[in-house]
Amino acid sequence: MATRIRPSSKRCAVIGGSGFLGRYLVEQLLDRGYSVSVFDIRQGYELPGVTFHLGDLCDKQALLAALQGVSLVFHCASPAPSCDDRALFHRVNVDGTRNVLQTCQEAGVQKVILTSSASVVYEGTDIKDGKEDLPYAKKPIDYYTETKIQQEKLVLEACDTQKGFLTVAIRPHGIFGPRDPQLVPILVDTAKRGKMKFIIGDGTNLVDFTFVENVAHGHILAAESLRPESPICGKAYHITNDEPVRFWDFMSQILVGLDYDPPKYRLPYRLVHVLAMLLWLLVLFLRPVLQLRPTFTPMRVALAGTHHYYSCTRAKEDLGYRPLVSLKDAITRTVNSYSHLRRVA
Ligand SMILES: NC(=O)C1=CN([C@@H]2O[C@H](COP(=O)(O)OP(=O)(O)OC[C@H]3O[C@@H](n4cnc5c(N)ncnc54)[C@H](O)[C@@H]3O)[C@@H](O)[C@H]2O)C=CC1
Ligand SMILES: CC(C)=CCC[C@@H](C)[C@H]1CC[C@H]2C3=C(CC[C@]12C)[C@@]1(C)CCC(=O)C[C@@H]1CC3
Repeated sequence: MATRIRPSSKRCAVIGGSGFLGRYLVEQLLDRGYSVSVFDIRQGYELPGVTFHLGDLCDKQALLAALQGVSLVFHCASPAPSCDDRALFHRVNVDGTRNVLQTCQEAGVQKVILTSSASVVYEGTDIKDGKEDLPYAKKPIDYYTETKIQQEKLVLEACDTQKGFLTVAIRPHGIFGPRDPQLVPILVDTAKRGKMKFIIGDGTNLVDFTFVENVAHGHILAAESLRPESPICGKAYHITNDEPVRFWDFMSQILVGLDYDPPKYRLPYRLVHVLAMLLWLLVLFLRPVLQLRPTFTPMRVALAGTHHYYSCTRAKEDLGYRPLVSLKDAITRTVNSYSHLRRVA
């Protein structure tokens, strides 16, 4: 039998550490003196002081080897929301997370910090200043969210202060920043295809967009506050920029910053939503013969036309959380980092 290395409180692992958020988490952990192992299906970068373990989080043996001597695990791996593969989401986010929890317990890990999502309570209708005690969505907006709900429940239910196995879930919303492979690239691509001309709804709906460094900071505060006697055990925490912004103002600021025209024509929300539903039904009907990926899905229209912003009071009170970077500075830094996507005259 292999000998178990004694866990050290400054040795941690980041599952999904090659990803967008994971890398920021790794960088902040290194700055705070942790030694970091990354477990991921791919190696996204090289960084002095980081050991990479390549493997699938569903593979117990691979994960067990990577968790030797680790006392703290951050789990921020997930298939991308856009992949739309129900079986994959279930395998990784639900079965895989069950494996992560069991393997952590076997390896002697004491703390698990899950990256959940604020969208676990979102059903496509307005949420204003939503608190963590809102019920989970009965009709989640997509397969990704459906499995993020199951994942969060598994992680929070596994918290056992008697056994010294402590868990907490961080629920970020609309993460953005330099190196993000999703939000700005999708937006610029949509603008280049001439599809960013319209504002869905009256343009006043407020949304949280959260700078990635603030999200990473929230995770580390949670890890450092997690002790058997602390009130945070087994709880979920919203981490936002605490500055809800009009969805369409945020999109326009990024677009204008990169020299694209902002959207200016208004379309009624209900009309666009119904059209997106009809288009979606058509896509489903044609799926056996034709694979279409429309820009306007009902889910995207809902995200673009409803309020969805969340209170982070609980994180402020229990974790001492405050955003490190304001929304204004975050947008400037993000725009400056995407100079390669700037419009060419
Ligand atoms: N980006 C956003 O706006 C939000 C993200 N989240 C959550 O934050 C977390 C991180 O998201 P991002 O950094 O944006 O995503 P990302 O796609 O950049 O990073 C995810 C990482 O997980 C890895 N991964 C995927 N399947 C794996 C598997 N089977 N085994 C091991 N590694 C695997 C990927 O290779 C990738 O490096 C995810 O859990 C996501 O659900 C939550 C709310 C908003
Ligand atoms: C706050 C939050 C949950 C953000 C998530 C990020 C993405 C879901 C958005 C990033 C770019 C957005 C976008 C649209 C929908 C939502 C995003 C994909 C549209 C497709 C909405 C309809 C349009 O007019 C075009 C938009 C392009 C950008």
